[in-house]
Amino acid sequence: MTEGNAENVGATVTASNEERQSEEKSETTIDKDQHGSVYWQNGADDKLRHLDAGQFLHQQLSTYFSITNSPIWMDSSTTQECRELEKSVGGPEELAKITGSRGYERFTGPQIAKIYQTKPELYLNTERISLISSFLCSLFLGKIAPIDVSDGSGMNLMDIKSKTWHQPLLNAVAPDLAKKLGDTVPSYTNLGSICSYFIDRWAFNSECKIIAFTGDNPASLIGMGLTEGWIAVSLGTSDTLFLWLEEPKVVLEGHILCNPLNIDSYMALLCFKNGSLTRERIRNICAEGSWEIFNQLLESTPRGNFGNMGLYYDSQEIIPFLSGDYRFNKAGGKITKFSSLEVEVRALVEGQFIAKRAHAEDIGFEMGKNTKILATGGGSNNKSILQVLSDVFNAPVYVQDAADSAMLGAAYQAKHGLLRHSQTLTDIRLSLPEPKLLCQPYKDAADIYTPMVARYRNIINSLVNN
Ligand SMILES: Nc1ncnc2c1ncn2[C@@H]1O[C@H](COP(=O)(O)OP(=O)(O)O)[C@@H](O)[C@H]1O
Ligand SMILES: O=C(CO)[C@@H](O)[C@H](O)COP(=O)(O)O
Repeated sequence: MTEGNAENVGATVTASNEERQSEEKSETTIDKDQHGSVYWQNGADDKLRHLDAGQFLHQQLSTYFSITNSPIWMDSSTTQECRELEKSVGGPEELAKITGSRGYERFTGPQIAKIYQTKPELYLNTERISLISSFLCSLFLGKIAPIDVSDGSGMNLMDIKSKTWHQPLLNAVAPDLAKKLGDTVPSYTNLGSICSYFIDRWAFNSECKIIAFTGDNPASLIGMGLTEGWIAVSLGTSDTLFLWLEEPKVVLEGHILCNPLNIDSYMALLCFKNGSLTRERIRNICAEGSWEIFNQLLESTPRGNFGNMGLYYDSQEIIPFLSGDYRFNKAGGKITKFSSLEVEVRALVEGQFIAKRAHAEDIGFEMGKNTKILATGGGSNNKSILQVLSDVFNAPVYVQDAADSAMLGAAYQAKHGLLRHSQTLTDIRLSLPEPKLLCQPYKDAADIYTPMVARYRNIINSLVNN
């Protein structure tokens, strides 16, 4: 992966060595980062069907790809392709109506358009295009696997209502794209048996079925078992917010994805690129690289941070489209440095959660007295950070025993895909303990943070417009 400029790619072959997997004796599925794409060379499907169990997978795979550096979700180099895609259907709102999102740089459609425009010969030498999830699925299946509708709705190419590719959008991106993408499937589809490579080389049970693989956020939705009133906040490399939706909405900031569990339902997703890595940067600068010291600093400052506010974007942020660090004092003046490390740490954490609340409200999420937050991801191990989340949203924060909800969701989806004709997901999830209440908002939280959310909106408006 290259950081520092806007282009982010990952080597395709190494990706196959680092997957997280939820494997049971009789069914397997995996969740992976969304939006990244993998380009299979002409003839790759046939080669996949004849994997040699006597050789390492990565050695055999090294010649299967037309493009060796796959674009990943952190890429933000396709602004021009996004605008062109929006224009092709009549504007951003139209694109959002069809696909659930206006044009987003990391989404796969604009990424494919860029590849076609900059490397047409490589595109033409591509037999099929997979998402990272369906790429990994293909390895286990021993042939190129279909894209599931939930991960497929993160591409700016699929009609989220019909769950099929939108031909005018495909035409706007590149020729012959429908053939290269293949048909989509519901996310819980049982795709058949595991291929002989894994049986012969790794002693997988030959009865093991492969359930369609999906993205990490749809998998998290499953793992968290969200119901009405709950909002999920995942504090991973990216920070994401998501909730179950019965009906699709049209949102210009954020995404509506197809639901991985119910083909007629949807999920709303907001993704903030600068999550844990930005928290790590400020921890390293202010707290000697220690979360313990970071938490002491955070807890030694009052809610509202004496009126100071900070916004920190190490990489080009998705919402809002900004980069760099911004610090503001009580009077609203832009400053270059805060007076203490404590203030810096609180400005970072408050700023991150104020942004989440503002943008969640923008997509229509209404905070009420029954709102509950379920936190997950690596950052949810930190109670001091979760207390700020609770205060900013003025809602209780719960956690699950297993903080890695995406992996848990993949495991439940595997079982659901196999048993869904005889058992409901609720039956399947019965063994999962109830989420635990970890933080309650302080009484003054709403009075402090509601005005700060309004202030955040003003700051963002002025930064974006300038
Ligand atoms: N105690 C902690 N406090 C704050 N952040 C933490 C803590 N433990 C882990 N993290 C963060 O969690 C991140 C990894 O989260 P994870 O959900 O595994 O990431 P990914 O989204 O890549 O799957 C790390 O970048 C790390 O900074
Ligand atoms: O782009 C998005 C969602 O739209 C990201 O959430 C990626 O799906 C990967 O996130 P991490 O798991 O690395 O945080």
